Amino acid sequence: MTRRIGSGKLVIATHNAGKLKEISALLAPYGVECISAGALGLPEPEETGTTFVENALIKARAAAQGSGIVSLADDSGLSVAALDGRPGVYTADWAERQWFEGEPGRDWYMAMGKVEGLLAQQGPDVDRSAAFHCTLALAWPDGEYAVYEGIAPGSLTWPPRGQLGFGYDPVFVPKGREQTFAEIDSAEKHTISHRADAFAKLVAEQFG
Ligand SMILES: O=c1nc[nH]c2c1ncn2[C@H]1C[C@H](O)[C@@H](COP(=O)(O)OP(=O)(O)OP(=O)(O)O)O1
Ligand SMILES: [Mg+2]
Repeated sequence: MTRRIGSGKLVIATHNAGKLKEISALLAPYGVECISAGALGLPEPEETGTTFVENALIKARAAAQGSGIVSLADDSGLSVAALDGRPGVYTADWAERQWFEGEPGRDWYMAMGKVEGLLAQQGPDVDRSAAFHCTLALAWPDGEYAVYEGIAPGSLTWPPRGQLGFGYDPVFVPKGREQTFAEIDSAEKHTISHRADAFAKLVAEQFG
């Protein structure tokens, strides 16, 4: 029997504003009091894992230990079939502006262009299928944890389209749709996304 969050406080162990907004919306019906890692001044741990599960656990455990409160982390990314699953766990890293001095920043347009450039090298008939993955990790301060995984299959389009969402949303067309995630409103994204898929499993076990 997995331990349950209950209706108390839950730290959302992310420093990504787009994710925080989506996670808060997905948890809104369940009466948990969400506090962000940023609001608590928790540092961003280094994501040294080589899998989504490892990185999600690193982030959830760091927040649980830093706050003393049960914490939820999301490690996610885009896996492109023709690129052998890249960028995968390095999806955020591909957007880092390494030549920038000082504050690190992310350039999503550059990152989407990098993916597209690698696909284009394989010619016009390249397989454009891709999938977003999301791993949610819950960690309690005493070391107990639970993991839930979700996936959203789809394909990549170019040029980017749409203003909604975050990250690589403007180039990702979920399976069975014509719009990109950045053209689909958030309520609908929450019925088909990788994050929604993982949350359905979390909700079934934690609040079912
Ligand atoms: O629904 C999504 N729509 C578009 N892009 C997405 C999505 N979900 C993940 N992604 C991309 C961007 C994100 O930056 C990266 C995950 O990297 P990841 O390390 O898990 O997140 P992050 O560094 O942005 O925030 P944090 O680690 O503080 O939770 O994959
Ligand atoms: Mg990260």
